[in-house]
Formats: sequence, structure tokens, C-alpha cells
Amino acid sequence: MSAILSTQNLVKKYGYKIVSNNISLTINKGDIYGFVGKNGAGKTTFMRQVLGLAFPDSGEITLFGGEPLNTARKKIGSLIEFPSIYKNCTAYENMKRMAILTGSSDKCVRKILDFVGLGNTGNKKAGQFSLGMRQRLGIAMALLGNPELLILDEPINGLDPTGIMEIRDLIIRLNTEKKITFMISSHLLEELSKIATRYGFIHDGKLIEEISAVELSQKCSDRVLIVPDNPQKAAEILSKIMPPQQIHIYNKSVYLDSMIDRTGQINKYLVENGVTVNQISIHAINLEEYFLRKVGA
Ligand SMILES: Nc1ncnc2c1ncn2[C@@H]1O[C@H](COP(=O)(O)OP(=O)(O)OP(=O)(O)O)[C@@H](O)[C@H]1O
Repeated sequence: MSAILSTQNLVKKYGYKIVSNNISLTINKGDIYGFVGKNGAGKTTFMRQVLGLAFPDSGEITLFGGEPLNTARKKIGSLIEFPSIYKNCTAYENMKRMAILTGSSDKCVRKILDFVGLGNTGNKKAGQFSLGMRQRLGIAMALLGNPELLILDEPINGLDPTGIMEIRDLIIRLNTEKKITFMISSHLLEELSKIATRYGFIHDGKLIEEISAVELSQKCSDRVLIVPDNPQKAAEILSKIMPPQQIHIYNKSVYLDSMIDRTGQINKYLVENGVTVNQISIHAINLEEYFLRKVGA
């Protein structure tokens, strides 16, 4: 697997605030990399550094196996926050403006507009577009110059369910048909989980975990949920009959990674050892819960 983007101990401070705290992250060719973090976690700042719009205090950015950053950045398209669209221009006119900067042909402009589903918008001004159409136009503009990597900052933020579905489908088609690698930031974790192949979780400027979608779904699969009167005591007692690393306390509950077929025995064992069990069940966690647990929320 070849890395398209990697950073080594990237640090960025604004005043005393460390916004990128030693971030070492890798995005491989073909990934749809979900960059997940709460508001203010440092997602945009990280992306801006990759794009050369903000400058790290220390650390390194490696693009496309070590090409000089200025030339390598020409292979990256981006949509950071809101697309810069002229509201009084049509989709085609907006694209033509951008095409001058990237040296793209008219044929290429029309092809991309068709691909993103805006080929038939005719004389309609972008100001009359839905938010979803505007986001698709933003992506279309980012596609000029044939990027190998697209960096999208919160591309589905504020979209209605149809808009979200359209952007999701577009990303999947660009990834599978055009072989474009994606880095997508979002705090809408459930939505991201429908497309991401790998994730990076960021919290308070720190990359707390990188994990593949397959590994994540294994980690989020069924486990035992126990609601005891005393979670600490329950965990301590259970650690005598199972590996302690498979026992997690979260939100006054105890979760066990194994023992799914032994809930009756667990219940009996805890009660015999003086723990009252208010609830014991099988529970699959979702991405949101997983992330919140990771960041200790
Ligand atoms: N130019 C700047 N000057 C000072 N502080 C900044 C600047 N840009 C960002 N910050 C601060 O850095 C922190 C991280 O911001 P950033 O926008 O990178 O987070 P984010 O994860 O993208 O969040 P959001 O989803 O809200 O945009 C925030 O506390 C923000 O206020």
C-alpha cells in the first residue's frame, strides 16, 4: 500500500494553544479516510497545513512519496468549509472561472459537470441552488486539474438527507471509478461510517487512533453490557475470570469484549461476589459511542 499523504509529528500552535499536537497520520492510495473529531478538535487546521494554507511550527508533511510540496499540492483538490462560488453565475460559468486557473479544457468542464449531476442546470444561477447542489459544484470545481487526492472539510454539514445521499454517492463513484483518494472531515460519524475505509480520530489536536473500517466494525461488534450497582467492583471481580483488557467501564456500565454466550454465569458470579446487577444484555456499539469512549466523554 503506498502512502499518498503522511505527516510526521506535525505541530501547529495558535498562541499558547496547540492545535496540531504531534500528528503523525497516513493516508494510503485508494482510502476514503474519515477524519473524525468534535468541533474545534483541529481538523480544519490540519487540512489547511496539508494544503499549504497554514504553516506548521514543526514536523513534516510528505506527499506522494516525497515529491516537492509545491508540485505535489497540484495533485490535490480541496473543499474547505464553504465552496467559493459566485452566486450570480451558473454552474458552468463558475467552472469556467476556475478552469482558467487550472488550465482545464471546456470539454473537461462539461464532463465534470455531468459527472456530479449538474450538467443540466442550464441558466440557473448558483445562488438558486440547494446547499447540496452547491456542495456538488464545489466538488466539481475541486476536480478541475484531475486531482489524485480530494480533501473535503465537513462536506455534508447542513445538508438534508437527499443532499447527504448525493454527496455520499458522488464520493463513492469518484473513489471507485476515478480512483481518487479522499480525506473527509466530519463530526457526523454515522454518515461517515457509510463510506469511510479508514479513520483517524482527533481530539484536542491529538490523533488518538487510526483504524480501518474493518477493524472498527470488529471492535463495535456485539459485547456484553452490564449495569451493576458498583462498576469498579464488578470490573475487579470479573478480571479474575477474564483478561482485564477485555473489560471496559463507560458511563456507569461495564462492557465485556467476550463472554457473549455466558451472561447467565456472569450474572450469577457477580451476585455471589456481592455485586447487584441491574441489567445484563448484549449490545453492539455504534461509531459515535466508540469515539466518545475513546475521548473519554
Ligand atoms: N487562525 C486562527 N487563529 C487562532 N486560533 C485558531 C485559528 N484557526 C483555528 N483556531 C483555533 O484552533 C482550534 C481548532 O480549530 P479547527 O477549525 O482546526 O477545528 P475543527 O476540528 O476543524 O473544528 P470545526 O469543525 O469547528 O471547524 C479552535 O480552538 C480554533 O478556535
